Amino acid sequence: MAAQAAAALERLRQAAPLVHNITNVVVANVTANALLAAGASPAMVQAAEEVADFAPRAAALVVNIGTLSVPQLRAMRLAVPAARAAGRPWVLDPVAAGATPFRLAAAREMAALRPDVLRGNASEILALAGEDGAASRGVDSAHPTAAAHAAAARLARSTGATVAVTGAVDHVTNGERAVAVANGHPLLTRVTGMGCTATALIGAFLGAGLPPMEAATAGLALLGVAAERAAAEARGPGSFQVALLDALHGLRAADLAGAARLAPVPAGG
Ligand SMILES: Nc1ncnc2c1ncn2[C@@H]1O[C@H](COP(=O)(O)OP(=O)(O)O)[C@@H](O)[C@H]1O
Ligand SMILES: Cc1ncsc1CCOP(=O)(O)O
Ligand SMILES: [Mg+2]
Repeated sequence: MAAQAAAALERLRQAAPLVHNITNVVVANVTANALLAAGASPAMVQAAEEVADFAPRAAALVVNIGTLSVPQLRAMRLAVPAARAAGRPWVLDPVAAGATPFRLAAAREMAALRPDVLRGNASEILALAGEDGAASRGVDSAHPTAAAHAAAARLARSTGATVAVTGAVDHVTNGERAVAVANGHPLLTRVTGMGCTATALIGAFLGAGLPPMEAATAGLALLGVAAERAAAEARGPGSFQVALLDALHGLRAADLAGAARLAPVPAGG
């Protein structure tokens, strides 16, 4: 499985896919830089007047509701069908889905538009799956990933998406099979936008032509292994953020093959 992730990284670097992002104002710069460092080409394009024209020109679309507004939701409603009509894959990040009724309704509406991959933390996946008491306080998870395994499998089956639940150990499932990604570092939780970065990297692998399970697994392995390398030389969150870009840039396919900790696990649910 690690060899598969390494081959995916080679493919990403060869393809250098153009990734269309409709994302939140907190992380736009962070995720654009991560995409560039990994070998993709980011474009943040979110005006309702142009997204339907732009989406087919990109290799993949990333939709992120982190700082959702009515105009941005309008743009998402135009971009997703345009990407799909052109055969472009897309990935959804339901940031803080359970925090307010507006977000939850928007996240559910987007999830029903059949994303290829849906990536969230455990609280977000639980909220989307309609689990009681799952509403989180904000963008950070209040649950361990294992608490959302069954919900992820159900969500995968009901939406047709590959669902990735991230946390200390990531869990990627299409409802029938599942893979655990045991890479990463706690410093990833001390810098904003790292979940959004995971989602954007998955978008890059989708844009490089990888199927959803492989794209999600490779994206999470790449971020996790790069984070381990960055943490080894960081003094705290600030230097970690800079070192992470360097690691995403410098990581070779062979490095990923040697360091990715991927294993099949029960799909659950
Ligand atoms: N405790 C942890 N140890 C190692 N890696 C982690 C930990 N928590 C999260 N990560 C990693 O951080 C990245 C972002 O995931 P997460 O924090 O769940 O997203 P979000 O920022 O959306 O809540 C993922 O690559 C995940 O594997
Ligand atoms: C802090 C914050 N507030 C709204 S969106 C956002 C960024 C969330 O990014 P991530 O989920 O990747 O930590
Ligand atoms: Mg998030």
